[in-house]
Amino acid sequence: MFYFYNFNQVRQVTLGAYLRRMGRRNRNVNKFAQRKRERREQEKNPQEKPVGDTRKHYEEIVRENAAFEEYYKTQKVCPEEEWSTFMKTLKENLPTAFRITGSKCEAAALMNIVKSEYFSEILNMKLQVDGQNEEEEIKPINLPWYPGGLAWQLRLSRMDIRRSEPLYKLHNFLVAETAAGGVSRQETVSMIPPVVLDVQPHHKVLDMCAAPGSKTAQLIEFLHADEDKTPTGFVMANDVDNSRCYMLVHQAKRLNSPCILITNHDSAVMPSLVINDEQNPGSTKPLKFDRILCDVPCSGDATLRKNPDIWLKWSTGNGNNLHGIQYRVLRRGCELLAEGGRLVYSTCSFNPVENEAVVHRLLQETGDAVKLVDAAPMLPGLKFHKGMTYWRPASKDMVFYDEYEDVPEKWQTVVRPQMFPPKTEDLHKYNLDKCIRILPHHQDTGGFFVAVFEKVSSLPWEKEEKPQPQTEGTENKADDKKEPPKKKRRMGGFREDPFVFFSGDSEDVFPSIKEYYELNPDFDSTCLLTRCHVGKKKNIYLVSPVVKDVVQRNENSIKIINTGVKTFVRCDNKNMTCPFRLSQEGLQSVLRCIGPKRRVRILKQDLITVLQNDNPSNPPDLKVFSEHTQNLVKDLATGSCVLEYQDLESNLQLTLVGWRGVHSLRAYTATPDTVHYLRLLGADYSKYDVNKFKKASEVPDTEADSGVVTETADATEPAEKNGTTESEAQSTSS
Ligand SMILES: C[S@@+](CC[C@H](N)C(=O)[O-])C[C@H]1O[C@@H](n2cnc3c(N)ncnc32)[C@H](O)[C@@H]1O
Repeated sequence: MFYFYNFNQVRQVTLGAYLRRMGRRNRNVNKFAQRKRERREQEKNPQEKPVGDTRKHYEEIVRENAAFEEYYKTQKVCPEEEWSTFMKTLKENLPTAFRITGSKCEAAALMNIVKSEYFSEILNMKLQVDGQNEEEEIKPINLPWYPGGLAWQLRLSRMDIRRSEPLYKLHNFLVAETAAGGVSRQETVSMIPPVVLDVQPHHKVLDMCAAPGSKTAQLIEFLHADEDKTPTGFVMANDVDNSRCYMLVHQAKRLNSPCILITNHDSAVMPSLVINDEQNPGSTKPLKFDRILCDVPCSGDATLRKNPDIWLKWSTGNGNNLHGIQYRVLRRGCELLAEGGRLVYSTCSFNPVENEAVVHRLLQETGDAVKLVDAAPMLPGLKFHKGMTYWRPASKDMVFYDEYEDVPEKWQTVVRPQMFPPKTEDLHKYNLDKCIRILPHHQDTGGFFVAVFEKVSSLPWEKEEKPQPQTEGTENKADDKKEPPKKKRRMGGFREDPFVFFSGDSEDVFPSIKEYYELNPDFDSTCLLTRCHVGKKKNIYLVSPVVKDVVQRNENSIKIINTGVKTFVRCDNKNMTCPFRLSQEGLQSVLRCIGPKRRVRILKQDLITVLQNDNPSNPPDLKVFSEHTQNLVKDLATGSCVLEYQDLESNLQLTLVGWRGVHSLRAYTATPDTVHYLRLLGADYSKYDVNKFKKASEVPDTEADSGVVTETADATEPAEKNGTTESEAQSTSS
């Protein structure tokens, strides 16, 4: 699922990054080809909003479709007495929803700011309801079922934002904090699947259809629930679409996790992977996941509020055509799931053929090995309908069928036997009512379907497979034991740069890094990697031990697009004895291993001073800092350092990459992060904050909006004097 502005943000940034990788940045883009690409993309993912000019026509779309109404009335997707409310809500614009992310102390501080600075100004404000004369309050609603009370929804559409300055301020806050990773804008119902997946820090998690990655972001946040430790689990985020995988790279980059891998496969035929077998040192075992999210491609008709163009093209054919791939992805998910593991299947479609029919087919094929779980207790306060137990598949000509036998021959390849509901006498076997159906009028959201599965035992066809113990060097042969060795596949159209791990502490550049930052002896240098075999190492990335294991053992069988968080960046500065500076992205992951020599415990006012300096070639002179900070910095050798700040009263802790110059001290943060920290410190950040309300009222809507987003999200660290910047994309394709 995607959200209105953020989708465009992710897309634009990703396109920029893509072009950079292709070495074509700033050259003329073929607009015709670009539009064609976008149209193709839109056809593949109808639930997404197209970019560009098409958006402004949305207000003009007639939000009616007789076939849609007839189909869902026949299916009885909602009780008759709710039908008119259901239809009325479907025609209204979607409210805004967001959640606060980041470390616990930062999230608490940000939550206070949201309530005191932004919500207080709009609390008594009333806005005209779309297309009606009534006015309604914009009441921010805290979503009762979201863990930690971190998610909010408010009746505020895109058009509303331009109507008043406080609303625009809130919008700007959301955009800026999204870029800094402090906030994630995401449609309310789209937040549900990761919540019911119940991810713990030790879980191996697979997100099968992950792009653009709003749910992946949640999975990573849940994985990092214990901030004091690096999770022993990881998230593998996969998507079949290569260009959409870079949206995932962008998401992962925002969250700075060393525990994520991005892969590019058709998840219906996701390869079997192996992992180190801790019980059997030196051996591998099949990689089975503890948690799997199966947020499959769907017709997207439950996103009509956000994507009104679906009114124009809705047909029963869409759901019928998707049933097959949805089932195959789910079935492969169940195969990759560990016994006792949990899988969530979700769609943003109302259609039982894409929902309960897929669930029923899976349950039928897997017998007692897989069962549905009642996830309602994990969602206190959420209104929903139970899963349907009866529905009538239909052909494109809107003829409905009770049994497959009734389907005329010409439709038999489209309306398949597996799409039909269970017989009444078999209903008790499946518990389809444990599925969750959220309709738009339940709590003023989009619609959604969620089914939670638990794998009780191995699948019937898995029982027949005899697991073979594998030893080092025989990895990845599980699926092709009888076949001769295969040629190394060139997977997809792109070849990623390699993932080259450090061989150990003796790796050429490591001793100087270890000495300079006083890395403690248990820091595992073999978890560091670069993306080149030869030449000077430029950026050094860090992954967790389990991610290293997965990459090293499976690199030849899966196409890994990206992994690792940028931790050290080459900086051949003559004033620094080590050729690598720290990177803000990887700081949290490496912080606990850095010794006291390169740490500066800075006072609040001094931190504000470094953050308010927006001219990297003229950093604040040491003389402007407090005596306390001057004393701390006096004996600190020039170069990269950690700036630490702690407010004991509010328990706010901030850690930034800094640079001690010969006569100066500065922060080394990207603009969105700078604004984020100044905001948390209650300091003035106006020099980074253009009054876009005034600006926007002078320019057309689409321009103003995309301008805000692209600018903020694309912001990069200022150039260092030696020319190194933080902005280079990690992953390159050729
Ligand atoms: C509903 S979207 C996923 C939204 C995503 N989970 C999120 O929350 O941002 C479906 C995604 O599935 C991808 N997809 C379609 N067919 C696939 C397949 N066979 N294997 C893997 N991904 C697939 C599409 O490219 C699309 O990005």
